[in-house]
Amino acid sequence: MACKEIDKPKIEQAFRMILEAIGEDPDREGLRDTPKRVARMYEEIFSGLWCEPREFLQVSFSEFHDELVLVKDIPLYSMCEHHFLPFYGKAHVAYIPRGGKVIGISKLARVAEAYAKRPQLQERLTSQIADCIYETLNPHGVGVVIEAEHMCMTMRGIRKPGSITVTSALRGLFETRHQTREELLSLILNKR
Ligand SMILES: Nc1nc2c(ncn2[C@@H]2O[C@H](COP(=O)(O)OP(=O)(O)OP(=O)(O)O)[C@@H](O)[C@H]2O)c(=O)[nH]1
Ligand SMILES: [Zn+2]
Repeated sequence: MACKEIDKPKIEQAFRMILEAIGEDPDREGLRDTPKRVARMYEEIFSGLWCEPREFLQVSFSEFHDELVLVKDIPLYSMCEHHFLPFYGKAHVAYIPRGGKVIGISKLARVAEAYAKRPQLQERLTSQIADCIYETLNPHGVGVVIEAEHMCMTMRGIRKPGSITVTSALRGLFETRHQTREELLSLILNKR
């Protein structure tokens, strides 16, 4: 997929200034290459800004299956846009195909990852994944649940390690049909 480049020299310059501002010596041996490393890391963890997740859903297979498909426990890492600290956990992504077409299951995880690799809010991440799948595939329904721990709530601030934030975004039958929503939630909660 074509991704534009992020401005790594600018990140290097800015990170050097941050090191100076916290009272560090950016030229000491251990830090000399750190601005470059940070720039490469940001390129990786914010690569979703330069991608169009809808492109992952362009290829489908002919298969009649108008029942729930759930990919659960997808590991997820994102960055809180307020503090630029990670939040991480699991995403559960479900849809109900329509019209005899199914999508490759890895593509559901790819969509989740593309939106996660941006400065995010957990609520927005959850609904962006749901809307992308709902609008692109036109399925009977989409359900996305994310459980995550926010480092801005664990290593700083209120400091509550272990607290998990759960968000959901339900579209179509998952939103309107009680039984379908219950089926999704029981499959997510079923720990095998
Ligand atoms: N709704 C939502 N809030 C988030 C998310 N990530 C971080 N936050 C919250 O964003 C808020 C930012 O609040 P501010 O008062 O502006 O910042 P702060 O003084 O650093 O807040 P504290 O974390 O309470 O110390 C905090 O309450 C965070 O917990 C998220 O994904 N969704
Ligand atoms: Zn935060």
